[in-house]
Amino acid sequence: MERQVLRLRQAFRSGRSRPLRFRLQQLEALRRMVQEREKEILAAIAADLSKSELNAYSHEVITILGEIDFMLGNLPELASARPAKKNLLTMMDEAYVQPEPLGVVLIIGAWNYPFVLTMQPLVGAIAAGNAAIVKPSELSENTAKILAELLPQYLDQDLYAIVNGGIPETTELLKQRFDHILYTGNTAVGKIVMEAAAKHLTPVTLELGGKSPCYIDRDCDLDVACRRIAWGKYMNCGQACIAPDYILCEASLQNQIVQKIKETVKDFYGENIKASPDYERIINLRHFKRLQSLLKGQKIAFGGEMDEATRYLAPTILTDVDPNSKVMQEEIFGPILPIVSVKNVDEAINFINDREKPLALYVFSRNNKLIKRVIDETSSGGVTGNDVIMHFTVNSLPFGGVGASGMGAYHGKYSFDTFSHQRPCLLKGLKGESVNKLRYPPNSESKVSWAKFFLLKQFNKGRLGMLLFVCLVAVAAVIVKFVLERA
Ligand SMILES: NC(=O)C1=CN([C@@H]2O[C@H](COP(=O)(O)OP(=O)(O)OC[C@H]3O[C@@H](n4cnc5c(N)ncnc54)[C@H](O)[C@@H]3O)[C@@H](O)[C@H]2O)C=CC1
Ligand SMILES: CCCCCCCCCC(=O)O
Repeated sequence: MERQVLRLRQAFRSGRSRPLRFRLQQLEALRRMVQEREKEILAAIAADLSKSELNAYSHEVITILGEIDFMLGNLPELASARPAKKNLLTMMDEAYVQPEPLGVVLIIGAWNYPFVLTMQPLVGAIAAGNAAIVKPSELSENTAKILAELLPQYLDQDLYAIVNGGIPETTELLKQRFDHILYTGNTAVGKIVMEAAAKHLTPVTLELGGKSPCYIDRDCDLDVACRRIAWGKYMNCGQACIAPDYILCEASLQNQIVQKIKETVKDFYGENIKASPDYERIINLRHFKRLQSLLKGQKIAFGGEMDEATRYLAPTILTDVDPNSKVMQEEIFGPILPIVSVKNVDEAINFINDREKPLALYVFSRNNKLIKRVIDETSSGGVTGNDVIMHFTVNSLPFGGVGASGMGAYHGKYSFDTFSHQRPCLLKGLKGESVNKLRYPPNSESKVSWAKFFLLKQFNKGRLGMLLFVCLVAVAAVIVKFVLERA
């Protein structure tokens, strides 16, 4: 491991990854990899998540192609120096912010969107000029394997590497020194990653999870709301970090919601959900059993059927759920949708604020003021009003958590910034020592007062009088010059 990181560091130190042309060429190579090897990539994702290749394409491949296109189109602007505003003491100098690569970065991905969660950060790391090690999840082993096989065929092998393995390999990897770590996964491991990073003072971006609430207002289009919620909740069998975790609504809406989601599920997956190519399976037996245990003692209003052999768990809705029950204590990460009743929006806001800050928050209402109020009075990684998941797809929006749902953000420009240092540069001229004397010792009342004038734009009465006098002399000089020229 140590040797591998050293190899990447040496390649980074050579400066090869920095030129814009090189970064663009590597991003183009990555795009070629996705296009030329699409079949193999789709087959791997499909095998890992019991997913149709069509869904693997629209959930994962499109996202990556879109991200690469964004970077190719915007990188010259993102990577260029931005002039900075100057103060009176530096008026004659050059001040700018130059984004620079951080060095060797580590990207640790989760299994639930194994291609997106590794490749999207990699696009940002390459764009920002870094070397990168990608550690895919061992649970999505087919995607991990295909990435290890394909990436070296398309990208510079000394700058970008895939390391595969489980906890022992990741633990070993985390002992190495990196210049940034972007980790996606659960909160408990997020703490392990942050602790390991602290030993080297390595900054981290933590893309974690949590329980993302979905408030349904009485004044809303329930048909649209239920269709969109069913899509976001049952997509990937509920195994999405930003899936709506539970519904908050007035008790009187519960039965209608159950009925409408039930109808939608039939429209989406047909009478025999098990046979639908659009309905996935739970990743492994451990997660299947965990989800099974969340159903104990609950009122199942819809679904609940399961088959351990194929890890099938039907789209499920629980009603009259006690907020203290187990299903409301941990992130569900499966196709189980609890409904918790609240009296009104005030109670919903309090409910949300009494818990950890979620990764996503969803509000359905015809009343935009109510949606804005919920946004103003709560906190979450991101928000979508009148839909779910979709803020993830807008790459001009930063994607990330807050509080227990994570720190830092990526996607589009935000990925570039995450993997860059914004370096302030000031290039001073060699003249102007008479003004510079103000900051050289020995200090004096008069120097402080001049410093206040230059830096805080504060001037005392005496100085104001003097300034006026100087201005008058300048005006008089211009007039005299004008008169003399005409004479
Ligand atoms: N914020 C976001 O963008 C996303 C967050 N997530 C969150 O991730 C969670 C699901 O993923 P997980 O089951 O955690 O995925 P996982 O089991 O694939 O673990 C994530 C990564 O951490 C590594 N890892 C696991 N245990 C480790 C240990 N003890 N030490 C060092 N590394 C270790 C794994 O090898 C893997 O690469 C959910 O909470 C979900 O909400 C998932 C996807 C996106
Ligand atoms: C329209 C397709 C949207 C795809 C969403 C992919 C979400 C990946 C991250 C996650 O929630 O775990």
